[in-house]
Amino acid sequence: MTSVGGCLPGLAAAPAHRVGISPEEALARVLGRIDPLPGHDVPVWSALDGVLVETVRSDTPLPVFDNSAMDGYAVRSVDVGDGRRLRVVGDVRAGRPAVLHVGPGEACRVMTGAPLPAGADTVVPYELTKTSDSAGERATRLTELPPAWIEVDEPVAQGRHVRRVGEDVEAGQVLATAGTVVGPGEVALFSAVGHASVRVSRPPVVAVLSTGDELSPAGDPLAPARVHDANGPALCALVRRAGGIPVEGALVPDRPDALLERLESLAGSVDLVITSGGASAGAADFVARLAESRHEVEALLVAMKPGKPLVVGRVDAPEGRRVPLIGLPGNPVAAMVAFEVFAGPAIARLRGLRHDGVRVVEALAADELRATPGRVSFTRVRVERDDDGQLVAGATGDGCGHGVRSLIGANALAVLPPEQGDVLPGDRVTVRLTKWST
Ligand SMILES: Nc1nc2c(c(=O)[nH]1)N[C@H]1C(S)=C(S)[C@@H](COP(=O)(O)OP(=O)(O)OC[C@H]3O[C@@H](n4cnc5c(N)ncnc54)[C@H](O)[C@@H]3O)O[C@H]1N2
Ligand code: MOO
Repeated sequence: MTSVGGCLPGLAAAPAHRVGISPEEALARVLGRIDPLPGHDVPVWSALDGVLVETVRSDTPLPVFDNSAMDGYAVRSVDVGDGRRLRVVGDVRAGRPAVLHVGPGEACRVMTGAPLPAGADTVVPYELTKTSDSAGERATRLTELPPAWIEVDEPVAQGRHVRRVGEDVEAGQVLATAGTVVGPGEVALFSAVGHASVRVSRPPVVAVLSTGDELSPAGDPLAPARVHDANGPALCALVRRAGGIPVEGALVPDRPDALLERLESLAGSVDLVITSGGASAGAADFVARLAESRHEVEALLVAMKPGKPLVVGRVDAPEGRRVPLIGLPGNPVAAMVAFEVFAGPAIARLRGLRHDGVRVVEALAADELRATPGRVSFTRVRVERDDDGQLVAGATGDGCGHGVRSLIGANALAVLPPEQGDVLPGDRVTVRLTKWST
């Protein structure tokens, strides 16, 4: 910590925190300052993991035309089943128009995906046929040229193995609504109906700033009383997991002018600024003191553990933009938990996601989990299925409140409400799944 003799204009000497805010209320204050980003058109497969900003419809039916689902013969179903000999009038391959007509007592060889010839209503797979080329036995393969005739001695239901126009997708049908994340399935569907591009929100660019005089970049030798910056890299990783593009800012010293200068210059080029450290009431906690600056910022003490101090607001960029700011606490575990509860949903909102992505399940506690009266406790756990298929949540690390080792293997947070006592092994517990560990 650097001792500061006085504050620059616009930064008061002591932060005024709003106390006793519930996590839900704090989240509402975060989200209330965030607007979804506009969309842009991108080639369909490049839209992977993007979020649709508008409803996608199909202009065409799927299939586009009646076609065969099998390699075989297009027939009139009334003509098959009794072994009657049918004259093969032609051969239609996928990609070729069917110019032929199938009349009574006739068949037309068709390949999978070929248009169904007029007159036919059913396709008989070649495996069910005896042909002029199969020496009285059922055919085991297709010959290069179609046979002169076929016989089918078992009935085939009318319409069998015909893919009807529009049976998959109707023209005008909604394929996906705004807020949907584009996955490989959507890429396949949109491409099948002929969309070359879709409109998705651009991924949010998120600046990550670590504040504190005690910080040195990992890799640098540590001077006395210094620690390596864990939050910068960790928060960048979380931003990426949340679908944002992280921009790792330089370490910011505990000096209000340095913090303001850094924030204001970043605000012109990013969609969200996330800081860590300096969020509580220490003498050098200048992120919290932004509440007294010209920027619209408030410092909160949230009733949760870890993750009590939180700074929420917007920074005015010189050219008139206002960029949301989320100031997370400095303790690495607190920063990660607060990211999960506040910054992850904020990024989801910037992306225009329909859901905030929060997934909650019930599990059996494998270990004792300590509650904190009056605060929501978020405890790192690993959730796995036991041999009986039951979800079980075990504490990670040694249970030490701020130990970063507890992050290894943690794939969820046990959520203990403020009024709840300690959880004992075998108790049911609500867990919120994270993407921290696989
Ligand atoms: N008197 C009180 N002191 C503290 C309170 C309180 O209510 N009353 N709250 C505690 C809680 S809870 C937390 S969490 C911390 C958070 O405070 P800050 O957000 O101001 O964080 P700092 O003081 O800057 O740092 C706290 C701790 O974390 C280390 N740190 C910070 N940044 C990083 C980083 N990028 N990488 C690794 N480690 C980091 C820092 O060195 C400190 O040890 O305040 C408590 N105090
Ligand atoms: O609540 Mo602090 O945020 O304990 O780590």
